[in-house]
Amino acid sequence: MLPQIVITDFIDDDLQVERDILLGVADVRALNAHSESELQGQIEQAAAIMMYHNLSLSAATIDRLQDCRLIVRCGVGFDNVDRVRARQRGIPVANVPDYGTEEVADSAIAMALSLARGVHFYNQRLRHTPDPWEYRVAAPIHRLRDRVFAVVGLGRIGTATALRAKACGMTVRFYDPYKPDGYDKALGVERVESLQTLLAEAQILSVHCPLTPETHHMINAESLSWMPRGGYLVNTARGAVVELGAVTEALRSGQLAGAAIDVLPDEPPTADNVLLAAWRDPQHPAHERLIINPHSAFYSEEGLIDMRRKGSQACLRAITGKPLRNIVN
Ligand SMILES: NC(=O)C1=CN([C@@H]2O[C@H](COP(=O)(O)OP(=O)(O)OC[C@H]3O[C@@H](n4cnc5c(N)ncnc54)[C@H](O)[C@@H]3O)[C@@H](O)[C@H]2O)C=CC1
Ligand SMILES: O=C(O)C(=O)CO
Repeated sequence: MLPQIVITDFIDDDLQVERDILLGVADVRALNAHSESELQGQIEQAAAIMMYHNLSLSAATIDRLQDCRLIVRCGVGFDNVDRVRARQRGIPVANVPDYGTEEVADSAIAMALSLARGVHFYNQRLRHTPDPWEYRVAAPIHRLRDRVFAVVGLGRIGTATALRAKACGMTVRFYDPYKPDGYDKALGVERVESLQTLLAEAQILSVHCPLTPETHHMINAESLSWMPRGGYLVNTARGAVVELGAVTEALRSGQLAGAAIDVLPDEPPTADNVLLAAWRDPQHPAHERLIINPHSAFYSEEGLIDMRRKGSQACLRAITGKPLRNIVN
């Protein structure tokens, strides 16, 4: 019997990419589950698991695995896997860190430019206001050159976004306590030593750190108050890095002139999501100043194929006893 590779979520089309790599060596099963409870009875015999961002693998689910040699998070962020439990159970967890860096950076800069140039705002006004042919209706628009573009987390995506912001003539500063010295010099960006210093001059803030206990709600009412009034927030990292109530309030008060949010703390969001409520309500000041995307910053057809191919290759290495890569636990 061939070892089983179970794909828990996300892939709902043909399994061509996976089968091309695993044909003859593994029995590939796609569950396309929408909740963790649907995995019960389906994953126990898996020799390797491929998972995306739509589900979490909690300790209870990991405890069901009887002979699993690898869990691959097909994607960068591995905050939805209980890595500690996996380590206790002796199951390595790997991610796929390099399938969509450019896509996320392109999305972040597209969102930043859409906010800062009023593209989204004007489009909304034109659609909904009877006599909207007026360019000075948004928050004042400023020349991008020499604006301060602030990056939290200068990793792969933060770096790619910083380079794009520099190409627009912006001054890029970053806060990343784990980045070794010297990197900033090579990139031509300025390091600052605290989040508060970064935000004190940030006209556009772009978040690119992972979700960890340290970064959970790092962008909150207090940290938003450190920014100059009328700034913009872009979050393509993880929803829970940002406190949504604080963003909604900052948009209402004008502390933020706009926000673009690709990721929410609960995905898909529940009906009572405070930011979605503001975004839907034409009377709310945030209505025209808010861009919300459905966790799509990573998406391109090419990136998806890379992600699936690299995830499948990681499983192949696990079941054929080759050295594993990109282990995160
Ligand atoms: N919206 C989307 O579709 C996607 C979102 N992501 C998110 O983007 C995040 C970043 O991805 P990469 O750049 O590839 O990861 P990376 O690991 O290359 O970079 C993350 C950077 O954040 C820094 N960091 C860690 N803790 C920090 C803290 N407390 N304060 C400031 N910086 C901190 C790290 O030192 C590192 O340089 C992922 O963790 C993931 O959550 C990634 C891919 C797609
Ligand atoms: O790669 C990631 O971390 C994503 O958010 C997309 O799955």
